[in-house]
Amino acid sequence: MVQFLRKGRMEASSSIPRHLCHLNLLFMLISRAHMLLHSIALVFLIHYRASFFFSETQNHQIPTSIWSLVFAAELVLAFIWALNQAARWKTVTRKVFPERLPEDEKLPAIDVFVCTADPTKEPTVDVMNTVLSAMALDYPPEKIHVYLSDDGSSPVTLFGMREAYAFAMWWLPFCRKYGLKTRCPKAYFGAPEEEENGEYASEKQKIRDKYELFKERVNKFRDQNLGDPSINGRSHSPVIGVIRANSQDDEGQTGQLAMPLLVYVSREKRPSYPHHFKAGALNVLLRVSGVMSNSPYILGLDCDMYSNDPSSARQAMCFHLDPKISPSLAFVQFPQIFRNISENDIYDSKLRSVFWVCWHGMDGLQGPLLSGTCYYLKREALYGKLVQDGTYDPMDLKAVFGGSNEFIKRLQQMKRPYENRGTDCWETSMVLREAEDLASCRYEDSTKWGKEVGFMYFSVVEDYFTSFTLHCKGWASVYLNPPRPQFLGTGTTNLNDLLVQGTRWSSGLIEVGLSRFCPLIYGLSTKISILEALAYAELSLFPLYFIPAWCFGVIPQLCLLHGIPLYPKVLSPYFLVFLFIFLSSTSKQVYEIIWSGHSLHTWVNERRHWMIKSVTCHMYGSMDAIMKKIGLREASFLPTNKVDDDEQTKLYEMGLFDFQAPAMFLIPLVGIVILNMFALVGGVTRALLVGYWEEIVVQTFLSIFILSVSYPIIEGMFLRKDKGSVPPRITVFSAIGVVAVLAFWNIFVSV
Ligand SMILES: O=c1ccn([C@@H]2O[C@H](COP(=O)(O)OP(=O)(O)O[C@H]3O[C@H](CO)[C@@H](O)[C@H](O)[C@H]3O)[C@@H](O)[C@H]2O)c(=O)[nH]1
Ligand SMILES: [Mn+2]
Repeated sequence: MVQFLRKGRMEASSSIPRHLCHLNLLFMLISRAHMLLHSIALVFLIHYRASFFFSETQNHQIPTSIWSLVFAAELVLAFIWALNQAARWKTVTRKVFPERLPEDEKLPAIDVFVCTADPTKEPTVDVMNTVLSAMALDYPPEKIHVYLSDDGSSPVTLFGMREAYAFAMWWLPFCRKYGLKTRCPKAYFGAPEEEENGEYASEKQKIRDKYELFKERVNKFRDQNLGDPSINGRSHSPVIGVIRANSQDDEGQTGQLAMPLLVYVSREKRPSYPHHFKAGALNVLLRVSGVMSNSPYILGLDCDMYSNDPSSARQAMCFHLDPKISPSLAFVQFPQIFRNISENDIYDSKLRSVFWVCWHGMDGLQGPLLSGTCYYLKREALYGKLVQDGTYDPMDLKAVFGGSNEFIKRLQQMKRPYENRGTDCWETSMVLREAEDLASCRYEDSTKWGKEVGFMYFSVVEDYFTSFTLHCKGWASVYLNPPRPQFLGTGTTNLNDLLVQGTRWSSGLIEVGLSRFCPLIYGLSTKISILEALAYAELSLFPLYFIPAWCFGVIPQLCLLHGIPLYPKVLSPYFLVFLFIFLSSTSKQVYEIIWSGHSLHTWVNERRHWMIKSVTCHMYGSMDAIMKKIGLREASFLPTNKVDDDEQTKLYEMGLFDFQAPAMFLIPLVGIVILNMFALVGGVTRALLVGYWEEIVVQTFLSIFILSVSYPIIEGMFLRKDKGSVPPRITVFSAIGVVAVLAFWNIFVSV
């Protein structure tokens, strides 16, 4: 009878869905209506601009070159807007039912990849917190294998891992026993205390002491060894080690409970070999884990992205184990949510439009992008066609994957995903030696790693480009954004980090957009859907925003000073077109902000940072990509700083911009502000004297708008005296620059 019941339940559970997809109908209708109206308005605008060239009574007051420039800027903006609509065509949200998954024995194994690169920028204790949170996932521990890639090859990290493992032997049983939701120890012990007593409270205290001790030991070792000159992050041999219990004492703690496998991987690096940054590190992890645990699924995490909810693995499996979608499903992506962003988010670092709108929109097409972290990826998807087709000829496989027999053997077993790791096979020294070979520089010579298989090397935004190639091969992905953040990371909270990161992203993205892989062209001949390709194209081309941003920040203002009108007269029909375009884009943005549950304040931040980033990182990123293309520069990946700096944090919490950033970032920002001030004062004075208003209303408004959006910069220039204010020399330099531009402009207009 019992058996019968159980059988009945299992049959039922396989027929009821483990996930649901909800179409956001209202959002879709509003978006499509907006697309229609906005496009019609754009057609009128284009007509207005274009008719200038054909009109008999051409306004000779306006130089054709200036008109063309403004027109070009508007066209670029309209083009990117149009591409952007693809990700708003069909927006969905998803829900999962992990309780409907099969029993634990049937769950597939998971390899967790954590990457760290620089122990000075990435505090060891924080990296270990990420590792610990991953080890503590609510999943059968024998099916979790955590690999940490250490690109800095630092003994501090290795020491940290040993200590973390010892602490995990206390931490994991404690998490399981009390079913903790927050399994990142730093977050758990950092949360506000509630009144607790009894066994739980005393055990919590005991574990807290262990955690403090762990922290202390790691930090002490770090202080003693961090600056060690014998460690060279750029040149070192491979080091691979399986981390084990330090002592019998710790071993006793877990009793019969299994512990996840924990492996330290530091690949070989030599200055003469390109190491391809994070993508290179991930490919080494793919190979090393390939000969150790070879799990069919991979959880990718940045070293600062800890697991904030132990159920993410089960949630992801709701999709991966669905026979209907699984065969073509490459990965399940969760959003990147940041733990350290203040209420007013002055640097707009939460990436709202990406994680709250675009990814949901792409999910309605062929799926969201891989976002570098917080994803559950199917290993097979990265192994390309040969493995997918089940080619077992070792010679063919070696031509693609390199000469390791052990690795090839495991590839041939790929089609049997539920197989567990061979008992203790990863312990033999033979496997470790093989792994070191797989982690050596020359292993990838004349193989297809980074080109056809694994994470792609073509661009520094390896996540973007890798998922683009996956979608081109016909793979799909899904996006899951549940109410409780499954992962939490460190967002950028100062201007310098924000702009350095933004420059890297712009450079990597536009590099793809301007190459033969441009999604608009390359996408056509592959299996990617048209709308999905357009959404990818938008992401690879949006750095071109620097063109309209510079034009709108400079040209109308220079013209205003000289009384040259660039826009229609107030209340003329074409004026209404411009007014409509402004209102339509603004109200759509505001609608999306509210729809995604954010406050109106976000709008100001987003507008502000659109300008700030466009005139700095988008421009520098584009220049960087072009210089790389013509061979003047090499690719680079400066990891983002993750160390909390007290003084910076204080400014951030107070909502004040920190202008301690290189002059190359500050001068464009300050220069545009000064120019707009000049233009506003000069232009309005002139209008008062000459007595025309109607033609310059739009230009005057534009300057007022730019200046009000730039308020923090003005404040930093004139009203603040603290360390984070705009250095006076920057203001002086920028002013000199503006005067030079004005002088040049005078000559240009008078000839
Ligand atoms: O040579 C390198 C450089 C970086 N990393 C690691 O890559 C991760 C991401 O680097 P981070 O400095 O945090 O850059 P972000 O700009 O914050 O990262 C975003 O952008 C990257 C692409 O530029 C993606 O890979 C990331 O997942 C995404 O979070 C970190 O764990 C680093 O340790 C390496 O392993 N090797
Ligand atoms: Mn990061």
